[in-house]
Amino acid sequence: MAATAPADDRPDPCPAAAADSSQTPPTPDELVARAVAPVKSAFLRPPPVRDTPTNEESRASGAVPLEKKSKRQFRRERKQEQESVSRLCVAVGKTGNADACKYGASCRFSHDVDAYLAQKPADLEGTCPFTVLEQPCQYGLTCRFFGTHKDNHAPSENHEINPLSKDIQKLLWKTKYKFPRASAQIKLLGLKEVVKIKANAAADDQRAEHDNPDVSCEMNGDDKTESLCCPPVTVEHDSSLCEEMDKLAGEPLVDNSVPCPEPRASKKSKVEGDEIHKNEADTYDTKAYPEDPNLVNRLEVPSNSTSSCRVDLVATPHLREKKIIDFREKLYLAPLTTVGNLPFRRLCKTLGADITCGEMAMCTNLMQGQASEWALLRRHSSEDIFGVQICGAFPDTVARTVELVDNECSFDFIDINMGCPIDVVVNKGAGSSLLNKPMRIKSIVQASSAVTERPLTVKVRTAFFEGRNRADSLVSDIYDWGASAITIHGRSRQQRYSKLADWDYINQCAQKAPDDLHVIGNGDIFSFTDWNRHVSGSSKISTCMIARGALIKPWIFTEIKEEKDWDITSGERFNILKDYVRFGLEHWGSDTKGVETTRHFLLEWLSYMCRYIPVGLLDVVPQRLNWRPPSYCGRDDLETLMASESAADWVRISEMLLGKVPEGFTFAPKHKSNAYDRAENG
Ligand SMILES: Cc1cc2nc3c(=O)[nH]c(=O)nc-3n(C[C@H](O)[C@H](O)[C@H](O)COP(=O)(O)O)c2cc1C
Repeated sequence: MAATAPADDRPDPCPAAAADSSQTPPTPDELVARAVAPVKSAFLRPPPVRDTPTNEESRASGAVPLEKKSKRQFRRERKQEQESVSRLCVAVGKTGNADACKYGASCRFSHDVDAYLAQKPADLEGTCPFTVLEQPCQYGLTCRFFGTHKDNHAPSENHEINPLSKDIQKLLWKTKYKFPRASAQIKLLGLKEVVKIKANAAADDQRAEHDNPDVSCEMNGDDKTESLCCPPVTVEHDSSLCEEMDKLAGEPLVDNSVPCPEPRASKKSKVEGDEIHKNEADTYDTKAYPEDPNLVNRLEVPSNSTSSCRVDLVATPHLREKKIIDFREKLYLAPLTTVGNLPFRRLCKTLGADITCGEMAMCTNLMQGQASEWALLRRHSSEDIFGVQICGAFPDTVARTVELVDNECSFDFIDINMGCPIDVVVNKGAGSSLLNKPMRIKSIVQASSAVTERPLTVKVRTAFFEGRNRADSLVSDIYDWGASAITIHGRSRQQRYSKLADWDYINQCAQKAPDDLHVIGNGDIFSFTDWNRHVSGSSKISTCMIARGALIKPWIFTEIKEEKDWDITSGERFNILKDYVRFGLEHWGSDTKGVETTRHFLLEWLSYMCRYIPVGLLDVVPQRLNWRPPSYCGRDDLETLMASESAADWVRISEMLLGKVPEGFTFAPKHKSNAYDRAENG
């Protein structure tokens, strides 16, 4: 229930608000009925008049993206940048010693320390994030806080796990990584491994073309375009492939009529997901593959390895004893492409999130050893219940990816994204397009859940098409297929974010779910009141996942835990930004490149954060996600600045935290976060 906010006795900081007193202003309830945020009249102001800026001006303010560059242009610029004295060799930068680089004269980067220092911009305000941690800074001379470095630090402890080792990457590049568990499982389920591993990615595209659902896909900006453009792979074309897929289309692939003889432990069991597994040392020989299928990709599997699950295949995957995660009433930060990066998740952990999940990673890109995709699997040590999210179209691809990630990564559960609406994913037969293929979902879940002992979860939307809900038909079976939990985002793919999430339908689905399946509701949670209504109000919903609510106000986790609408001050919000920046510099680096990467992701996030309307400014609390804000000012200049929807103002905030932007800087947010009823990614 929306409550009326306490009266505010502050003086009117926005005299312009009183300008038009001839008309009776709408009441707060009328505004709410029109989905307009009921901001107290004292804080209203006329919309800012913005002249259309010239290209030159808007670029300077960072508001307009540059034209798209060609690949050649990119390559040329990259080469020029590498040759520039500003790109000091990492080894030289770290030590300050021009002879420290083992590549000597053949190194592509500059070794000229004096020239580098002569052009290096002044240090940024503040202390090096590594010095704060009393650790040596690996960026050495190139750190933008170099003046605050101290000698004699203890060797640094890396709090980030799940790196992609060079050796595993090489195995993947050479398509020599073996997948005994996935292959055996696919066979056991009567599915054909229609492609050789080598041809996997390309074949996926081919198969997708073949059985692509008949959908009209409106193109929108998405993140995956780049990462889905795979580097060239050797394709062994299998002419039987298309025929095969034709035969499979629409047919039940597996007979799953065998009843479950040995149910998994009840979801009432205790949580068991919060142990962080250290990444094992990579000692293996790529030439010799031992007979034991568990040892095929390395010579030794350390005793503490999480990948010790043996190839003991069973006809029904749920016979395998899975580890259990008790999702009940845990605050779950949703997977969020781009913005749900490791520093953001770390921040949410400090503010009360219990469960975190990595950004969606595409199976084919992981299988090809793409470093940028593997970066999405990184985990911080504070993420004590952590999931990785993958997305793929076919049982063999997904099962192999699960085996790969299970062998190489530390995580507590693995989530398969079957709700992603973006065209480039849907066109490949993955994401929400799977909602049109329940039999494919069945074989993906059966094959994948059987290759890992860790819980497998699935994230879906209500349906692909508006009005043709599908999720309810999945919940009754998906547990038997091997999933431990299902997250239901209460919207269809077609609908994107245009209406409120359908919680009645989510509840109907939850009613149909077997007792042991965790049902996680998702959509529009933006306050502790929303949370209580959906989680505490239903015994069948284990928990809710929070996405945009966390982006707009990451302190939502604190609010839920403390059951309050926090009237957070602009200073407190600024401190949260400072924490994010510190985590960002630790993650992306404190040299110029790291600073600018941190700025970029900060700006992406600020494009969401500006949608927060302070509690003390509202006539009715709590704020709802679908409310459009009128033009208003805050209680101080910083609060006003933080409410701005202008990219130039976000850039200004970034400059307060990370110094001046470089010359020629531009920024345009990837996600259209301020389009309240339009599609957003994910
Ligand atoms: C910027 C953005 C990125 C997203 N990225 C993902 C993603 O990588 N994987 C995923 O399953 N969902 C993704 N989603 C969808 C959210 O996880 C969530 O299902 C959706 O936003 C509905 O929840 P909400 O109403 O709380 O925002 C994304 C959403 C947004 C806004």
